[in-house]
Formats: sequence, C-alpha cells, structure tokens
Amino acid sequence: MKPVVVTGPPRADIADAAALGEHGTATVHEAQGRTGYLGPQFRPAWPGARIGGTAVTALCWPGDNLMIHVAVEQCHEGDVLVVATTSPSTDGLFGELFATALARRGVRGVVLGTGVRDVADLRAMGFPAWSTAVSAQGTVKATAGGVNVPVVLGGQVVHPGDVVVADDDGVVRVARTDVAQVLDASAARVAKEAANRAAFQEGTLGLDVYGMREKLVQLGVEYVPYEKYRQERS
Ligand SMILES: O=C([O-])CC(=O)C(=O)O
Repeated sequence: MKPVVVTGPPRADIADAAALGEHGTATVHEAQGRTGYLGPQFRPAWPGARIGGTAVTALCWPGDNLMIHVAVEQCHEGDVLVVATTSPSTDGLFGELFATALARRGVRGVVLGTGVRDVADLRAMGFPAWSTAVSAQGTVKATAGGVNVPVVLGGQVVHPGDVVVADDDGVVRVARTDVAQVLDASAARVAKEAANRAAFQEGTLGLDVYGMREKLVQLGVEYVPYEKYRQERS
C-alpha cells in the first residue's frame, strides 16, 4: 500500500449532515433502504450522543496511530473522523488528547474500527466516540497508511466526504451523492411514524395500521378458540 494523504476531498453539506444526525441512525438506515449500517459491534464510548458529520478517513496499522495525527490536520468544522485499521485490532488508538485536538477544530466525533481509551475523560468533555473496543493498550506512531482514502468498517465502504450518522444504536454511513434523497426519505419516514404513533396512542393495532390481516389470511394463519385447539390436540 502506497502511503497517501488526500487533501480537500469534496464533502457533503455539513448542515445536511447535521439534519441526518437529528433523524438518527434507525431512521436514516431505513430511509436509505436498510443499508449503510456498520453493525452492532460499533458502540458509543458513552451513551446519549447523537451526531451527523462529514467523514475524514484514516487508515492505520494495528497498534499504530500515526495516521490519526496526520488526519487531525485534515479535519474541519462539521467533520467526523473515521478510523480503520489494515487488519483487525482492538488497541486503544484514540483518547482524550486526540479528542481535545479534534474538539478544537469543530469535529463532531470519531468512529473507530478499533479501540478507544480514556472513556471517562471523553464522557466528561462530551466528545462523542464510537468504537469496536475499549482498551487501555497504548500504541506506537511508526507506520504510514492513508488519510482520506476509502476505508471499510463493518462491511461498509466509507468514502471521505460521506455523511456519518451515529447515536446509541450505532453508526450509519450515507454516500455523499445520496444525501439529498436520504434526507427527503427520512423526513417522509418521520411523518409516517408520527401518524402511526398517534394511531397506537389511540389504541389502533399494528395489524390494522399496517394492513396485515389480509397478509395473515394469505399466509394461512387460522384463529382457533382455545377449547377447539385443545380438543384437536388431545
Ligand atoms: O496519544 C495516544 O496514543 C492516544 C491517546 O491516549 C490520546 O489521544 O489521549
């Protein structure tokens, strides 16, 4: 792999990214056709954060955070730093000092396909972080990798400038070219869910709200009174 730092890639609009962040991962995931989810192994370092930002990517070697230092310089207001490793790793590549530098640059959070550390400090400073591990294991700063190259996390390809949405349910990526369409679909979904919620609050059942009774007939589901069911089986 040839080490490279790509500067100034096109980014999604940071207001659009924030709006997707407000919708949250479950809505955005559904709105883009149930794709883009990095998987349940990506957990927040502390609960309650909800962000949407534009991806700056770093490809590091396991146990080596040199390229995070390089990536910090490429991060702008509204970005989310997305860190992958060249092979599986759980080491604590990122902690409170990196968070301090990123917060100073207006970065909204970090997503790591490896370990995070200093969790208590990250919580106290309110810097959002998602990772596949929490580990005190320290790292070296020795091997060159990539910045703003496509990276794969949880089977999803994240390109620099894509939108990353993250909350207590995990992390979802939205391709930069899909952002407008996913925003529209998310808003439509939120409106539909509001109508469904109102129906549930009034006591209407999901079976009727979603028109599933006909489906049950098609599937051959039979409603049998208890006594008849018992007699047939005795
Ligand atoms: O410096 C490191 O190796 C990572 C870390 O702990 C920090 O960012 O605070």
